[in-house]
Amino acid sequence: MTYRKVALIGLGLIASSMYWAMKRAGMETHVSGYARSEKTRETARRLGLCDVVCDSLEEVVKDADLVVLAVPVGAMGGIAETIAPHLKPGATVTDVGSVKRAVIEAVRPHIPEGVHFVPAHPMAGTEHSGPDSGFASLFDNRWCLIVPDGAPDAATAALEDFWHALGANTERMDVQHHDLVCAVVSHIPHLIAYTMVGVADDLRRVSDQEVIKFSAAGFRDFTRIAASDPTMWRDVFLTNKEATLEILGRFTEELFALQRAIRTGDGDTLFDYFTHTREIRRGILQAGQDTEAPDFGRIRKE
Ligand SMILES: NC(=O)c1ccc[n+]([C@@H]2O[C@H](COP(=O)([O-])OP(=O)(O)OC[C@H]3O[C@@H](n4cnc5c(N)ncnc54)[C@H](O)[C@@H]3O)[C@@H](O)[C@H]2O)c1
Ligand SMILES: O=C(O)C(=O)C[C@]1(C(=O)O)C=C[C@@H](O)C=C1
Repeated sequence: MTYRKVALIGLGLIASSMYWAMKRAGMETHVSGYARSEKTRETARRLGLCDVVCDSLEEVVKDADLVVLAVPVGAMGGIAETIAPHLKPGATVTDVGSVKRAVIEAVRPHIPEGVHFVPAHPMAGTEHSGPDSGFASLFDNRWCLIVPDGAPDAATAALEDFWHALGANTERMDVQHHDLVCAVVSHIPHLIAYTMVGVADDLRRVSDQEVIKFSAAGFRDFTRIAASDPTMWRDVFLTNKEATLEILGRFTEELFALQRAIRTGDGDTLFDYFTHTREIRRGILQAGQDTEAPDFGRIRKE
C-alpha cells in the first residue's frame, strides 16, 4: 500500500531528507509540510521542500494517510494532542524520534480510535539540522527501527514498505530493547563526544589553536558529533534516562578498570582489552555488515 498523501511535521534534517528521498523514489505522493517558525516555512518554500508548506497543524494533516512527527522528542506529545481531532480515520501516525518509550507514552493517549500509531526511528543522521540540511541518500542502507507496539500488521507493513522505498532496511523491535540498543550505539557515544570536547575546551592552553591544528580523525570525529543539535540531545537524555544511566554505569566501570591499569602500569590488561575490541571491529567487517550498522540482535539486556 502506498500513501496518497503524507504530512511532514517539523521540517528539519530528517523530514527534509525524507522528502528528497520520496522524490528520488519517484513516489507520486502529495507531501504537505509544517514548521513552527515562519522563517523555516519560508526557507522550505524557497527550497521547494514539500508540495505545499502549511501555516497550521490542522491544515497540514488534513486528508493525510501518513503523518510523520519529525520534531524533538519532547515536542511530540503536544503536537499529537493538537493534530488529534483533525486526523483522517484510517490514517497512520508515525514518528522518527531517537527515543521510543517516552514518545509512545506522550503520543499514544492522543491517537483517536481508528487511527494507527506506528513508531519508527531511522538510524541515520548528521550533526546538521534545519530544512536545508537534508539529502535524498541519508537513509540508504541504514536501519530504520520499527516499534509496532500493538499496531495492526497491515499498518506496520505499509510503513516498512515506505521506509524501504526511501532506501532503508527495517527491523521490528520492542520498545524497551530499542531504547537500550540506542543508548549503547548512539546516546552514550554522543555523551562521550560531548564530554571529550568539553574536556579539551577546559584545557584552554591545549584547545585554543591546537585542537584544530593537531586533531586527527579521532578527535575530529568527536567534534563533529558534539556539534549536533542541543535541543534534540537534551530531549534524548531527559527521556531515555533509565537506559542511558544503565549504560553509563557500565561504561564508568570499564573506564575505572582501564584507569587503574594505566596507573599501575598493567600493560597486559590494556593489551588484552584493546585486542578484544579490535576483534569486535574485525568481526563486524568480516560479517560483511556496514560498519555503521551494528547487529541490533546481539545487544541484549542482561
Ligand atoms: N539528527 C539526527 O541525527 C537524527 C537521527 C534520527 C532521528 N532523529 C530524531 O528526529 C527528530 C527530528 O530531528 P532532526 O535532526 O530532523 O531535527 P532538526 O532540528 O533538524 O529539525 C527539527 C524541527 O522541529 C522543529 N520543532 C522543534 N520544536 C517544535 C515544536 N514544538 N513544534 C513544531 N516544530 C518544532 C524545529 O523548528 C525543526 O524545524 C528528533 O526527534 C530526533 O531525535 C534525529
Ligand atoms: O551520524 C550521525 O551524526 C548521528 O549522530 C546519527 C545518529 C547516530 O547516533 O548514529 C544520531 C541519532 C539518531 O537517533 C540516529 C542516528
